[in-house]
Amino acid sequence: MSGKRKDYITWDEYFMAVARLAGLRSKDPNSQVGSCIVSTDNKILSMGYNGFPLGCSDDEYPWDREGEPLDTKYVYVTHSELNAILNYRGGNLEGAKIYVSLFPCNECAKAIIQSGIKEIIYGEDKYPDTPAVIASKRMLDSAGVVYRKYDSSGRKIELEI
Ligand SMILES: O=c1ccn([C@H]2C[C@H](O)[C@@H](COP(=O)(O)O)O2)c(=O)[nH]1
Ligand SMILES: [Zn+2]
Repeated sequence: MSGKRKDYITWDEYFMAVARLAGLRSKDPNSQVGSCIVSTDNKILSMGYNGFPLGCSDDEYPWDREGEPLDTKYVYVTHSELNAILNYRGGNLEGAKIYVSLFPCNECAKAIIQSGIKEIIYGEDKYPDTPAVIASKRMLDSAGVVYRKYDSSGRKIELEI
């Protein structure tokens, strides 16, 4: 009798892959960020990626990183984590986890804390020395939201779509 498959992906691999897949929808030319919110019993509750708000055209608003603030993406883009929280239609995120490909900024940390999410599993910590990330960690620590770096297995997942 044949046994079960042995090389199935772990929960962490599954949810981080889903977060990164969501990030592939982002039109940001520099950082494509994806999020996946998961319940305590490992059900996917919501997903999101960084992009402009509804009605704000990807072709009209700027994707620049530098220049006058109003000519950069920063003042317009909705972050992946906030989109995932706002996309959730079920009510309460108390106790949930969020998988996100980039360490959350201070604004996302506020939304994560206030939504009741209790754990963050992040991919990259690309901007650790910025005020946004330092403030984020300070608030998360104060609020008791735990965060850990995703421990990559290095496994490659290839999909033909
Ligand atoms: O918590 C975060 C922080 C940033 N983002 C988004 C916002 C931007 O679209 C990019 C960052 O662009 P850089 O060119 O790397 O500065 O990431 C997010 O979704 N969540
Ligand atoms: Zn953010």
